[in-house]
Amino acid sequence: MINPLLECVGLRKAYPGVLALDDVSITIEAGDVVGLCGRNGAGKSTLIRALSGAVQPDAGSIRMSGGEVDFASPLIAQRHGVVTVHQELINVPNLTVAENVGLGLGYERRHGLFSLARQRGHAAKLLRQLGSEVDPGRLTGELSVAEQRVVMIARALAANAQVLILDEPSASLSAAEIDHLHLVVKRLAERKVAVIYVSHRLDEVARLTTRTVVMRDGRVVANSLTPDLSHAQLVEAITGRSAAAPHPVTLPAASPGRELLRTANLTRHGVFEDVDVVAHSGEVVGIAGLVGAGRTELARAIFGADAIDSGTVYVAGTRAKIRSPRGALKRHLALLPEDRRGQGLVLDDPVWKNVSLASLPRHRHVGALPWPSKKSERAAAKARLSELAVTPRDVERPVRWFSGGNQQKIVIGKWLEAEADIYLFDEPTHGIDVGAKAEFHTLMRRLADRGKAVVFISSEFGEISAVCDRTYVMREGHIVAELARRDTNLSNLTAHCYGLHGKDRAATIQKEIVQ
Ligand SMILES: Nc1ncnc2c1ncn2[C@@H]1O[C@H](COP(=O)(O)OP(=O)(O)OP(=O)(O)O)[C@@H](O)[C@H]1O
Repeated sequence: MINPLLECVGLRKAYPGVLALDDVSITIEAGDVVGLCGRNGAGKSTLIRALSGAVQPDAGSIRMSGGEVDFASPLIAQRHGVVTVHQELINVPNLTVAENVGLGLGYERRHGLFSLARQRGHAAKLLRQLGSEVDPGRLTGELSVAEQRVVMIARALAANAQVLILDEPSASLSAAEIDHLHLVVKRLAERKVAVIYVSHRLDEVARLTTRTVVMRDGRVVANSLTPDLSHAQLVEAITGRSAAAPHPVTLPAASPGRELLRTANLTRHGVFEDVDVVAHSGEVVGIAGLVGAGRTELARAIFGADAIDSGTVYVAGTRAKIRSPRGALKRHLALLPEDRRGQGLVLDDPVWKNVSLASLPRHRHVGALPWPSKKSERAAAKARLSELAVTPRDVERPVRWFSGGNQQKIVIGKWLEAEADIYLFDEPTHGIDVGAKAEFHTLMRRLADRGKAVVFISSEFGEISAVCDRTYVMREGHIVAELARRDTNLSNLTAHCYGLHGKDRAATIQKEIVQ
C-alpha cells in the first residue's frame, strides 16, 4: 500500500476559552487540490499553522509518506516540503525577482558559491513552469500583487515544496489574475504537488479543487470529493444551517432621501481624474471595478486620508474641506479600509477598547466626569459582537487573538459605533465567510434604511448587483458608467469594467458567466 503524502491524525489545539482544533484528521495525496473552507474562527488558520510548523498542537500527529514528523518550526516543515504562501506579501521589494525566488532554501550555487546568473536562469525556469513571463531581473516591488504572489509560489517550488498551502491567495486579485492563479495551481497539481487552498469564495473552491474540507468550531464537518458536494451542502456545512441563496437580494431603497455626499471633478493626478459621484440618504451606492481601477484611492481621498489635486467634496450640500480622517469623522464620514488589520485596530487592546475607539465622546459618564464610561464602552462592544456574530463573544479578549475574519468584523463594529452618516466600505466582505457576508449585506441595507448613505466598493459583481441601488463603474481612474439597479447585472458590469465592445465583449461575458 502506498502511504499518503500528508496525513494528520487527531490534531488538537486549545487557546484560552476556545478549542481551535478538535480531533482533526485529514489525508492528502500528491496532486490533490484541497479547498479548505469554514466560517471565520472555524480553525482553518490554526490547522495550516500546525501543518506548517508555526503552531504546536497539544495532541495528535502529522505524518509524511507514512513517517511521523515533528514540525517544531516552519523551517523544519519546509525541509520536509511543506511550504505556506501567506496572504500578506512577504517578498523583499527592493530585491530582484530572482533573489526573492532564492530566499527560501533554493539559492543556486556554482562551485559552492552563489551565482547570480544561475539564480536568474533557475528563477526564469520556475516562473515559466508556472506560466509567468515576469523578468527575473526586475525589482519585486514593481510587480502587481498577483505577480508577487506567483513569485512567492516560485520560491516555494525552489524550496522543493511537495505540499503548498495557499492562504486566501485570490484576495485582492482581479478576475483575470484569479484565472491565471488557477492555471498555476493546476500546473502544480500536474507536477504532483499537493495544494491546500484556503478560500471563502465558494465559486472558486467548486471550480478549482478536487477535494473540499469544511471546518466548523474546530472540527472537520465535511470532507469529500468536490464534485460530490453541492453548493447547498457546502453552505450548510460551513454555516451549520440550511443554505440560503449566495447573495440574497436585499430590497431596494424605497426612494432616496436628501443628498449626503457629492464629489465634483475630484482629481488626484495619475490615480483618478474628474470623479463625480453622489450618494443620498437611504441609498446603497456601489463602486464596481477591477483591482487597480482607483476605487480605494478615491475612498481614501474623500475621507481625507490622501490629498487631492483638485475638485470638491460636498457633505450634506455644503463644501467640506476634509484634510484628515479626523476631519472626516467630524463630518460624520466613516471609512472601512481594505487593509483592516493595518489601519483599523489596536491589536493588543481588548475588543471593547477597539470598538469604542472612534466614538469615545458618546460614552462619557452622565454628569460631569470627562472620561468615557468603561461600562458603556463594554456594553456597546457586547452588542456589536452579537450583531456581527463574532466568536468568541468575549469583549475582554485582545483583538490579536481573534481570527482574521472576526478582526474585520470588529473594525466594522467600531465604525457602526461611530454613528456616521456616510459609510465608505472598501471591499468589506473580503475574507468574510459566506454566512457573515449575507449578514453584512443586510446590515448595509439597515444602515440605509436608517437614513445613512452607504458607498460600497466591491470587485464581486454578484454582490454589487444583489445589494446596490445604483452603481458607478470605475476603470483606470475614471467613472465610465452609472447603472440603475435594473441594469446592474453581470454582463453590464463585466463590459464596463473591462471596457469591452462587440465580439470581445460577448466572449468575455460568456466566460464570466460560465465561471
Ligand atoms: N494565537 C491565538 N490566541 C488565542 N486564540 C487564538 C489564537 N489563534 C487563533 N485563536 C482562536 O482560535 C479559533 C480559530 O481561529 P482560526 O484563526 O484558526 O480561524 P479561521 O478559520 O482561520 O478564521 P478566519 O477565516 O477568520 O481567518 C478562533 O476562535 C480564534 O479566536
